[in-house]
Amino acid sequence: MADGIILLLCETSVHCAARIPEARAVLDLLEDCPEHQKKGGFPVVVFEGLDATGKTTITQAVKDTLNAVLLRSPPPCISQWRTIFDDQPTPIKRAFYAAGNYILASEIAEASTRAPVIIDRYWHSTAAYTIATEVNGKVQDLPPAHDEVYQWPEDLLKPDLVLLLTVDPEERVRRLQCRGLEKTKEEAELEANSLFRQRVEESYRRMVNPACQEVDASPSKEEVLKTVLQLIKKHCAL
Ligand SMILES: Nc1ncnc2c1ncn2[C@@H]1O[C@H](COP(=O)(O)OP(=O)(O)OP(=O)(O)O)[C@@H](O)[C@H]1O
Ligand SMILES: Nc1ccn([C@@H]2O[C@H](COP(=O)(O)O)[C@@H](O)[C@H]2O)c(=O)n1
Repeated sequence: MADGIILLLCETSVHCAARIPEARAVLDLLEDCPEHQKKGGFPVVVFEGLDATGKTTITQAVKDTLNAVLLRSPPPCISQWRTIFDDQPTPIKRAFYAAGNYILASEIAEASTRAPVIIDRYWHSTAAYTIATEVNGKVQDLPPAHDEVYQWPEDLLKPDLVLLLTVDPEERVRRLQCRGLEKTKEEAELEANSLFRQRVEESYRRMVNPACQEVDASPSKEEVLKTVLQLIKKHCAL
């Protein structure tokens, strides 16, 4: 998988260097990361879900409760180029996020030697949005469950637990309004296109090895935090 990303970014940097010089910078950072990163002794927990499901709120609260390190994908060292890649053709945009996960893996490897690690989005987001964008139409048109597109890449550091936050569409719209940030093109598409939304969520649900544990994030922040902490205690040695 990493080879494929490096190839795509190499092609990007060779053919489009004049147009996207940042591709070279991303590639340099990726090449600096040792391959096959290993997790430290502390648990690594990922939070996934559509926008405005509460990931930022909950990851911050879990970090504070567990004295954990909070990381996010794409990592800060490349996030300054995010808007540039978001405007590129889809394969280039997705390669940027995929590369970001491999760069993040180095940060996870280091941080998990000294504290629990909480992550706001990782591979499952990249995969779920890629699959849902590549396929048009209904959930039934997605690749079948157990297809290899839902597998975790063999060479990417695996988390111990992945929690998928879900809320019903009406509550998510309310939260988007409360959040008050300007919507990205993709967020506008998610809001307007319920089939796209369903394809993203179903793709998350089909991911395996590790699979996502779904958490109903509709209750209050305090209740969601309680549920999430119970799941972390159950599945991870703290
Ligand atoms: N359990 C909750 N109950 C009510 N409101 C909530 C809850 N969790 C989060 N919110 C509110 O919903 C809005 C979106 O939450 P948040 O930014 O945490 O979502 P997010 O999943 O990180 O979104 P994005 O992916 O777009 O960054 C915020 O205004 C937040 O205060
Ligand atoms: N690992 C990731 C992380 C993000 N994405 C893309 O970014 C969009 C949302 O990011 P937020 O910062 O607003 O949470 C998401 O919709 C994906 O398109 C990704 O692909 N992989």
